Amino acid sequence: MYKMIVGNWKMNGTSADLEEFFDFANDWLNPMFDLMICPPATLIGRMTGTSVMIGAQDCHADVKGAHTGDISAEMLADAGATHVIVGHSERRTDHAETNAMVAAKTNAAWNAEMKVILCIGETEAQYRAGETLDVLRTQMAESIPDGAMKTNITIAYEPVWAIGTGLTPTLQEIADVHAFIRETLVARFGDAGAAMPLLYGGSVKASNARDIFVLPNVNGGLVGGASLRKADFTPICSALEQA
Ligand SMILES: O=C(CO)COP(=O)(O)O
Repeated sequence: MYKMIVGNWKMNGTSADLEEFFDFANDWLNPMFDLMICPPATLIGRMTGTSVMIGAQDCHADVKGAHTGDISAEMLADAGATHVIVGHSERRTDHAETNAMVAAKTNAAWNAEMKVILCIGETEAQYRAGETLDVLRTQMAESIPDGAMKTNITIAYEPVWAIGTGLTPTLQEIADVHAFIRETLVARFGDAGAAMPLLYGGSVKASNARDIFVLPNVNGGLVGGASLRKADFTPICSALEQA
C-alpha cells in the first residue's frame, strides 16, 4: 500500500532549525515512503534538494495580483515546493476559508502543477452532535474539484478537536471515518477515488503512530507538533516504515 507522511510545521521554524532538518534528511536518504515537510514559506527555498519533499501550507487562489502578503501556487512551485496543503482547519478558522475557497486554491495549485493535500475534519461540537460524516460529506463535495485524480490529491482527515490537544478518536472511529471517506471518493471518482491517498492527522505521536498507520484506508499521517523536532518525528516515520 502507498505510504506517505507529512510534517506540517505551521508558523514555526527559522534558519536556526535548518541544521537539524538536514541532519534528519540525512537519516532518510532513501525512504520507502513519501516523506515531506511543509515549513513556513520563508524556508521552502532553503530546504529543497534532499529526499525529503517540501510542501507549502497554503496558497492564494489567484495566479498573481494585488494581494499584499499572499503567495501564489506558482511562486511556491518556483521556490521548490511540490505540494501544498489546502483547507487546513486553522486556515478555515483564522482566515474564514470556505469550501469554495479551498476548491479554488486546489485548482490554482493544479494549474501550477503542484499536488494538493486537502484537509477535512469536524469540530468538537459537530463530533459530539454525531454530525461527523455529514460534515465530511459536505466538505468533500464542495472543496474537492472535479479534476481530482489519484496523482494530484491526498485527503487528510483531521478532526479539529484532535489537533494539538493530545486527544484522538478511537482506532475504530478513525477506521470507520477513513472507510467512509474512501467510499465517498470511490462513488464520485471511481478507480481514482480508490487510489487517492488518505492521511490521518491530529495528535499523532510516537506512542500512537503505529496503531493508526496499520488501519485500513490509512496511508499515513499529517503531523503537526511532533514534526518539529527530529527526536519526535523520527520514531513516527519509523512507525510508518514498519506499518
Ligand atoms: O494540524 C495538524 C497537522 O496539520 C496536527 O497537528 P498536531 O499533530 O500538532 O495535533
